[in-house]
Amino acid sequence: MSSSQTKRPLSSAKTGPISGDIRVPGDKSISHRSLMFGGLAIGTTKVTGLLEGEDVLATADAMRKLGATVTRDEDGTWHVTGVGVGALREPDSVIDMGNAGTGIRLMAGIVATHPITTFFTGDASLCKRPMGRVADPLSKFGAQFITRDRGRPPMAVIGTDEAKPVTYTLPMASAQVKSAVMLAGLNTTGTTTVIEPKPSRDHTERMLRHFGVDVDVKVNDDGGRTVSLTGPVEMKAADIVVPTDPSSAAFPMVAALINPDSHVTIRDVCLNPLRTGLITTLIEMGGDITITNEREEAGETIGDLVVTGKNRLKGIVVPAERAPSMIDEYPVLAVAAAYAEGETRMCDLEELRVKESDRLAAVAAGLEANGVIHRIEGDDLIVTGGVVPGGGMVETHLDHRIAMSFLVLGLGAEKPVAVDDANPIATSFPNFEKLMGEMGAKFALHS
Ligand SMILES: O=C(O)C1=C[C@@H](OP(=O)(O)O)[C@@H](O)[C@H](O)C1
Ligand SMILES: C=C(OP(=O)(O)O)C(=O)O
Repeated sequence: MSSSQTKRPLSSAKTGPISGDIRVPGDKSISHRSLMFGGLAIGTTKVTGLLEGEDVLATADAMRKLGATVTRDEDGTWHVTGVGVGALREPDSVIDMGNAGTGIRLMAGIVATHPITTFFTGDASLCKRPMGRVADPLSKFGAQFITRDRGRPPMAVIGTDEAKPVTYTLPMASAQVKSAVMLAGLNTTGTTTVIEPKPSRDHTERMLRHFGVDVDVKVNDDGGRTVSLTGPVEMKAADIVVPTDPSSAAFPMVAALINPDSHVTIRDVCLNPLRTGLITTLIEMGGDITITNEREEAGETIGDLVVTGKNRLKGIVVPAERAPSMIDEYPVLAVAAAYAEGETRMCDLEELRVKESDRLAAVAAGLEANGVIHRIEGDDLIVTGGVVPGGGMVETHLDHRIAMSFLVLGLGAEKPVAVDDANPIATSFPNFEKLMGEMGAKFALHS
């Protein structure tokens, strides 16, 4: 996202049933990693189904600046020719990671154990996000970090060529921090270990194996995991077919569930068990969701989702331990809860405060503006469902998920719902308006 871009207000209005057979864009987590790992491997990696959103394009540029060759064919196939672990070159200009937390934090891990200095910056949202969570463990390898404003980007990473292996227990459930440490371990002599008390998405572990790295994963007695690898490693190019993104599928899924008589099929969705918390939750709420055509590709489970609006949703308690498997889906779950019968309690959402916006505050403000009864108790969000009055304007704070969630809220509301800026949607779901519009969603530019 360019922070200087003019805002684009957009509104959505009650649509009635939506229907379609669609593919949402490629998974963002897998797309970032395919470019990063392709750039570290020996040989050329072919990537199909890459998410061509701004976050991932920023990673493509970053890998080019570090020496990888990254190209795109006219048919949308990407090719990444890597330089090999340990052989990244020092970039000759600042790397702008835009809006992408995953991009900057994983890249920090990669460059931390190369003997180069890298300068990162980002948009106004990224420059408010905490980098201490990666700088702390990466400093233990011997890298040095200089950040502005108490650990926020811009950030300089002075990498080390004498990295010492690290054993690190994550203080929060975060796949980004886990991944940053594992990626620093790739060019470190010895065994790097991450202990995660609550399992978070494991695309790094799965994809590293796909590139020939021996990654050891143990399930601990408390349900957490211990992940380790021994470096320095050599990675071999390996083609990637990117499944579609469950975090993007969440929007048409909820739109179908809140509009009776809707019928939507969403194809080739990544169904990694550490990403399916929202599907589990919506089914518990009574949502009619069927998984078909389940299969394995490049180390990931993929399937099609068939969603209808035939059942009215019911409020439930969403347990804290489910949060890592649906961390980006809470804003749109709050929208589903606004239409459900009774109260939905979403527990322990502290991590939402450090996303592209403070999502707990942004969701509460959006619900407030549209007459939805809700309250925050500690880090829990409680929403009481019913008829949604709508009619409010929602501030998106450069946060794509806030923009898309509240546009979905408007699809069933009594009065249109407006968001002050639809531009951030391009970071993760560039064809959101077109795809949803083709299924019957009503969007209009808002003056
Ligand atoms: O590793 C990843 O690809 C991601 C991890 C999550 O962040 P945290 O690690 O901060 O939970 C998630 O919110 C983000 O969208 C993608
Ligand atoms: C939190 C998100 O992404 P990131 O941390 O990569 O900016 C997201 O996409 O919801």
